[in-house]
Amino acid sequence: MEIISVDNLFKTYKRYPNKWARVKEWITGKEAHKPLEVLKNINFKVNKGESVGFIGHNGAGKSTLLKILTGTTYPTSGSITVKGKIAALLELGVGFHPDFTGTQNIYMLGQIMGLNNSEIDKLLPDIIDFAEIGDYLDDPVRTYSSGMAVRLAFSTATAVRPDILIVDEALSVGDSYFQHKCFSRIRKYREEGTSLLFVSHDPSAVKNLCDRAILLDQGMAIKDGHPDEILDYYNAIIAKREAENEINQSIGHNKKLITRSGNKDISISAVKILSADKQVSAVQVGDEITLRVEMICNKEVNKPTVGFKIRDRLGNDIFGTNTYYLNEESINCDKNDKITVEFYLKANIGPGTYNITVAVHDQSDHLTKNYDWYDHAATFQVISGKENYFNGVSYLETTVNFCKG
Ligand SMILES: Nc1ncnc2c1ncn2[C@@H]1O[C@H](COP(=O)(O)OP(=O)(O)OP(=O)(O)O)[C@@H](O)[C@H]1O
Repeated sequence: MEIISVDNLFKTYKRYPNKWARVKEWITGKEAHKPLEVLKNINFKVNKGESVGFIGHNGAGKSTLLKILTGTTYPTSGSITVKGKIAALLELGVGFHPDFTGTQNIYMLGQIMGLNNSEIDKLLPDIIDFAEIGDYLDDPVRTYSSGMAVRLAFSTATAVRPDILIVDEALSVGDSYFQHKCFSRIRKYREEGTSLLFVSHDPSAVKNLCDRAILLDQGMAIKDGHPDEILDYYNAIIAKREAENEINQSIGHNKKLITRSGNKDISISAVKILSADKQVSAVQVGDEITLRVEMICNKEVNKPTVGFKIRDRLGNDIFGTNTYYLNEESINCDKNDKITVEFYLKANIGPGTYNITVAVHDQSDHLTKNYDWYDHAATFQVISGKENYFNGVSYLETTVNFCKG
């Protein structure tokens, strides 16, 4: 069931060169502003229970879009249909009165959310319990740290399960203990049918909480799809500084969209996983493995860095490193040189399917010079071996000692 529909949405702000220009325009009627188009023809739908992450550079328009959905600001043109009750956690402190105490603000926010005082009375113990800010509840909110303010805002906004929960970066100021609590509540609400719209610069939060992501770039929704694929693409556009740095997405194994980017001064030609000198697609927990990356130089390149990242089936990063961080002296490459880099590691990870991203770039990361970045370059399976039963994603070899007293 469709719960949000956004159609042909545009938003233009007026940008004034200084504060007097606005007054001058008002008095003289002569235009003194420049229009700034921050959202351009946005179209998407969200179903009940779906959770959508919005990602993009600073200034891409994410917050503006969420503000329009919550009615905090209005679109210049286009339409929005929202069916259901929204709870929103937008920029920090929005909605709080700085001189009111925490408790007074709970009542104020509750009323804005459409609750009456006796309903808020009933919810108050749970709100206080969840926020865990102790005696500060009786102090004015202006004395709160940003983390305390977000504790109060989240526990009040989510005291009743909303149909749609909108969270814009706010949780990033909370400490990790509180973030865990918030994520658990968000997950619980999702299971009960709440739709989530979520803005975050933290890729793992988007991967964990969202089943879809929309990439905004300069006010346009340029990609809409599985979070893994959209985040890979976003990672590639972050590095797209040089004109020749192309980004290609193609369907690979398991029908996954594979992102490849870079200027191809060096191209990755093969990625292999070896165990006991044989190429394999499955290894046992704890096996010694070799990750071999074969490359061809299409140009002279000085001391490239080669790196890899292992991800689980949900796209979570399990481990990554590169020759720069490993302090491995790189080599100068001439045109047409073939280079091979081998990484030797133990597969100390839990049973499951993993994929490997491989990259060759300059210095420590791919942001200045990206030669070739290859997501999902190889996939492998980890199966149980002789180790004792364990759970979790990593296999931390453990010894134990019992003692009395
Ligand atoms: N009230 C306003 N008046 C004029 N311009 C604005 C206003 N609010 C936002 N903007 C501009 O709109 C553009 C989009 O801003 P927005 O905050 O939506 O981006 P964002 O993707 O959320 O960025 P960030 O990741 O930095 O939070 C920016 O160029 C910003 O300067």
